[in-house]
Amino acid sequence: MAVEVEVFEKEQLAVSLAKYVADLSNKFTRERGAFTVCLSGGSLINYLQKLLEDPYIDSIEWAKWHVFWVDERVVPKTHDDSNYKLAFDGFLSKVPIPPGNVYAINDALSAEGAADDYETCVKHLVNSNVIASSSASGFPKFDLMLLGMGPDGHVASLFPGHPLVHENKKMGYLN
Ligand SMILES: O=C(O)[C@H](O)[C@@H](O)[C@H](O)[C@H](O)COP(=O)(O)O
Repeated sequence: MAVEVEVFEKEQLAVSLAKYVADLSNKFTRERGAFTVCLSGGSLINYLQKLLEDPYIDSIEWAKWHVFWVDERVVPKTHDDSNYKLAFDGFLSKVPIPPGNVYAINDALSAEGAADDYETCVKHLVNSNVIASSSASGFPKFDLMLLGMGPDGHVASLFPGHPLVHENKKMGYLN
């Protein structure tokens, strides 16, 4: 599989990312009637700010967006460590995505309970075709996953060398 890598300066990254996300949003809302996006934490939300400006803010079909998290900390949604709070304060509260299309973890559950609950939610959305899935594995195929990488090479909460890197059955897990 050919992989394309582009390198940007910070400001240019925000501009290019906004166009890339808007183009994908148009494509998937037209083709599937939904656009499924996974967010991470870290600096990502800052880089999404251009989507809140012209020409994107009024042209994107926000009502068709469905938002998920690749990783989340088991803290209340109001906690400063919450990736949901980070995204809500900096982005989601400023765009008209229906609240029912924003799939935060259930912070009333234990860590295990929240991971299982998230997996059940994702499976339900795969079964109802909101999330596309791989015909080979049945696994969800999100339209866009926006990931950051930490200095140690971790992506989401998957750390290099950790056994969870090899997990290939569960969709929601604890770390
Ligand atoms: O919850 C988190 O901390 C993130 O999901 C994490 O995986 C992040 O994306 C990377 O650490 C990169 O962070 P920066 O974008 O801040 O470099």
